[in-house]
Amino acid sequence: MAASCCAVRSSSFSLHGLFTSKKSMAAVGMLSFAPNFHAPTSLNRSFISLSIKQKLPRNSLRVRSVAAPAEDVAGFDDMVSGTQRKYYMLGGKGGVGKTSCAASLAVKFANNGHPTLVVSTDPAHSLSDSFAQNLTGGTLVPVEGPDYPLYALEINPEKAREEFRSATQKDGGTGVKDFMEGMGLGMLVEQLGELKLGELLDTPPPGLDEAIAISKVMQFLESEEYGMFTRIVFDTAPTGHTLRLLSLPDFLDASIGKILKLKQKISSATSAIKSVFGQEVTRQDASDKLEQLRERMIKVRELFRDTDSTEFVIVTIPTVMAVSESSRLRASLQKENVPVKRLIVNQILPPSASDCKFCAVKRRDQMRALEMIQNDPELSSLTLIQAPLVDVEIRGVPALKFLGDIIWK
Ligand SMILES: Nc1ncnc2c1ncn2[C@@H]1O[C@H](COP(=O)(O)OP(=O)(O)OP(=O)(O)O)[C@@H](O)[C@H]1O
Repeated sequence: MAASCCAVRSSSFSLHGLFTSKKSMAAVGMLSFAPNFHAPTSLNRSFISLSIKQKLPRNSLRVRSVAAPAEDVAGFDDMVSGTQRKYYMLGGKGGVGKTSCAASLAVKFANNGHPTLVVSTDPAHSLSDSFAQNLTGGTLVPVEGPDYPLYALEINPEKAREEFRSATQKDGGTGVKDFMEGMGLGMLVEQLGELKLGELLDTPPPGLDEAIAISKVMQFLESEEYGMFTRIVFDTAPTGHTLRLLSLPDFLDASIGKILKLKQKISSATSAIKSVFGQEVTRQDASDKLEQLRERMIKVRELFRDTDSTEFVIVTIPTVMAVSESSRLRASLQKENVPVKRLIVNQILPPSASDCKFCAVKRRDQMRALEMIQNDPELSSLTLIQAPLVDVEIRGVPALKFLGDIIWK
């Protein structure tokens, strides 16, 4: 953007100056924002909304407030209320700010008294980048900075595949069963029988990463280790991978159902034959274990669909392509009965006294995209949260708190 335009850009969205000064944290609470960016007081909001109307270039699209004032848009009060565990999944097109928004929500929950876990199911993790702390390793890692315990977990399908592969090399592959048992997927091995799983992992079938992520989710539901968390925030992978993850429980439930039916037929046939020859009936434990897996998959599917405890927040940016993908994502989530209430439109150009040519065109495109949202049957019913483009990368807890105070009001 040309220097002149940027020079007059309101300092409200300048993170840069803020974090070079010593009083940076104190200042974070005193910044004023453009309307709909959750101005902290009505006075700020009316002043700024007046200035916005005068300042946008004449030929820009009609600037209609596309969101109610902050206080009743994000509805953070109901997100933070109660101690019954809630799950928030943030997802959307690649590069729109899913990790930044998820991490800022996790910081906000922790600063509001919730022991919180932020989980990345995206094989291309960026939580460590976002928190500017090393959170890798595939285990729970404490995040320094927030008032209440905040832990991060980067589900590492590659690490899980590695462990799996070495298990297949161990004593002729029997190690695979213990490994998969550990993830609650042991009975799958029994069904795969002689299949050389190690080779299978060299070219893992689509969905294996999601199966590993799902088995992690099952542990959240069942194991003591995760019992303390009252908020779990998922930073999910870009759209396609996440839709596979959400549809996997259904797929596994259906396919396990078919295996069980087939086993039933085979075992009743074999037991009929064996009873004629007076031999014992076939062992039931493989089917029982498959049944267990099926029940766990149903639990995960129910978790994803539980309107009281789970919500999927779509994150997008104000471009036609990103809005179109968000509309398709919302339609797919609706098909999976996954609850969606909120849409974050991230990286919106902040108000400016006068736009250079580049910014004027950019702003016009953004307005067009925002208009698209208002007219989109999938997106128009969602509460729309606007997040401004700030002038430095969102890295580290103070910056995440700053972004969180704008978005999650
Ligand atoms: N409102 C914002 N203002 C300025 N920079 C932002 C904003 N939101 C996100 N960013 C920056 O944009 C880049 C991408 O953000 P982020 O990693 O959160 O996106 P993502 O959707 O998780 O990406 P990926 O799909 O690659 O995982 C990061 O450098 C981040 O700091």
